[in-house]
Amino acid sequence: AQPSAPDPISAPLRALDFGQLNFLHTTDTHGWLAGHLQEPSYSADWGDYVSFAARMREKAEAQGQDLLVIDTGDRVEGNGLYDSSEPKGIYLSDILRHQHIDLLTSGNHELYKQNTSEAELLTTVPNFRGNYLASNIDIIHPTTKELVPLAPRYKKFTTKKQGIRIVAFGFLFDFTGNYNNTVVQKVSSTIKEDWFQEAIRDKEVDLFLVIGHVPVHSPEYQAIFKEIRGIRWDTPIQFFGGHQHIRDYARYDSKAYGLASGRFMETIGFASIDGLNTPKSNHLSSAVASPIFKRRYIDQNLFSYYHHTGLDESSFPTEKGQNVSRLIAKARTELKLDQVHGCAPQEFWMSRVKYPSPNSLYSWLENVLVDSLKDEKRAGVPALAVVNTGAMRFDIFQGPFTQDSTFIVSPFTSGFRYVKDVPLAKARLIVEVLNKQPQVLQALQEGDSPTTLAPPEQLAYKEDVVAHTWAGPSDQTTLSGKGKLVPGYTTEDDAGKDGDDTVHEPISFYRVPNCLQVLLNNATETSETVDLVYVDFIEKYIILAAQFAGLGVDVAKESDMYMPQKSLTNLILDWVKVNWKC
Ligand SMILES: Nc1ccn([C@@H]2O[C@H](COP(=O)(O)O)[C@@H](O)[C@H]2O)c(=O)n1
Ligand SMILES: [Zn+2]
Ligand SMILES: [Zn+2]
Repeated sequence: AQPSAPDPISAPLRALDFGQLNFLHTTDTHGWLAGHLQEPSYSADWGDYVSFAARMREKAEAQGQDLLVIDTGDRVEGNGLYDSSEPKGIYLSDILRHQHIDLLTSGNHELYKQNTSEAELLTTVPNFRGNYLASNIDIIHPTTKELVPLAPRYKKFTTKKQGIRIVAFGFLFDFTGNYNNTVVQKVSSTIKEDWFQEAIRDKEVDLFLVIGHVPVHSPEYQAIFKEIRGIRWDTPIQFFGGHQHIRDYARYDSKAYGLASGRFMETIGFASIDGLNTPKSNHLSSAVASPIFKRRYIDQNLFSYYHHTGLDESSFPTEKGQNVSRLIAKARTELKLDQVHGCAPQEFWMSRVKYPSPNSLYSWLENVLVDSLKDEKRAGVPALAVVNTGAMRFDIFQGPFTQDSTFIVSPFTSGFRYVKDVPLAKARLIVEVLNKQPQVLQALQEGDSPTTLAPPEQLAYKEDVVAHTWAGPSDQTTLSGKGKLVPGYTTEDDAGKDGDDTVHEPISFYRVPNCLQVLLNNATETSETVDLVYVDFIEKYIILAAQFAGLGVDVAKESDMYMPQKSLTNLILDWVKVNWKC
């Protein structure tokens, strides 16, 4: 249905092990419902996923089993399909709603801005009525001005085929960067509330299901696990998480596991549980029979979809799925997402190459900033510009740089601000604090607000390669299919190295600093003072780092807009139009 989507490449695949209860999971899709038009491994779209989920449900139900579809938030920001419409998200929410999602929750990106969280309340929650959960999020209702739960706190239901009695929760990590029309309650205090305590004391429960925009290895999920286990010593618990944009699987104990399913529609997570003790089953007491938990990370392409459903080009698509693919193609046309603004002469990678280097996206961004970041009223004044690397969201591939690429690379509407007359040495120290001070570092990486600062001796920053040393498949899983290995994820998690459905050639990932810095306006190392320029998203961190570095200036009061009305997204687009002729 997408004219430009590449065909997937055949590759050796590991099978999915179905159980009594099966799950499909997406997280951090960030608007990528059209799939990846430049990467065959992830080239299926949301319509194909609608067909896949329907076929998987048919397969499970034909075997007398159940299937639940889960999404754990960050559905918005990061792709032209969401960011380029006015208002943002009108096409996306209409496409999204066609998937039958059994349980979903909010990410931090749904809460950065007032209009985004209100769209959740007024559009997405009603679209998935009864299935959206918000255990720790409240919102000021735009009409009544009352603080109300964004969605129900939890839900109890029984599965169709197996009669599994489930109590489900939907959490967001301890996020503090939300706009002030929402309130995110800390997980540690939410789980002490009466409603939660009552829910986990329900004895008629076969499985606790905790979905959330929460890393599966996190203090928040540990706290929820401990709280449930404290009351229910052996009831199985299945967690689904996200936010870190990684494939990950956590083992909390022999009856509690958590799955995180990557980012950007690259991965469909699959999990299954077998051997659950239910009123219908003939199992012995749950203390004796231990359920079996499984997981797989499915590459989001038709080759994988056909393989796992046992179907083909003609038998796989459902009418609904094809209609959704058509809806996506129509939206892309109306939004002119294929419009070409320039042609990239080569690839620029976020983490596949070292920074700095000629193929690093961040080294390229530094050149863009040197060329383009200028404010008329500060003409000729030397400056040091600071941008958080998290503002860049995806690699640039050689070839057409489209309207879609504009938002894929950096979707945020953040503008620039500056503080004048900052001694260069202090400005450098501020960046060092942003890159090395553990709490600032963690808060920036999580899109959160730092509270207190740790002492300077805790500074730590390693420029090493993230461990990705696994050389190839060594597991005993039966592989089917032939083909050349393509580069991709080679995940190692708490269950081992056999999680990816597709056997890949490993890719190296390199760490990048939290923030990059670049001298502008003929500033040199001998410049005494500079304008300290930064993207406004990091102002709260700059304020803290400035205190830490002893700047002696109240950044919140003294700062002003730099290059008004210009976002990083626009700056990059304008540069591409001038410098990357096709
Ligand atoms: N206006 C913004 C908003 C977010 N960021 C970056 O995104 C990170 C959070 O994204 P997740 O998908 O991981 O939730 C955040 O840490 C920032 O790096 C931004 O730069 N500007
Ligand atoms: Zn995300
Ligand atoms: Zn997130």
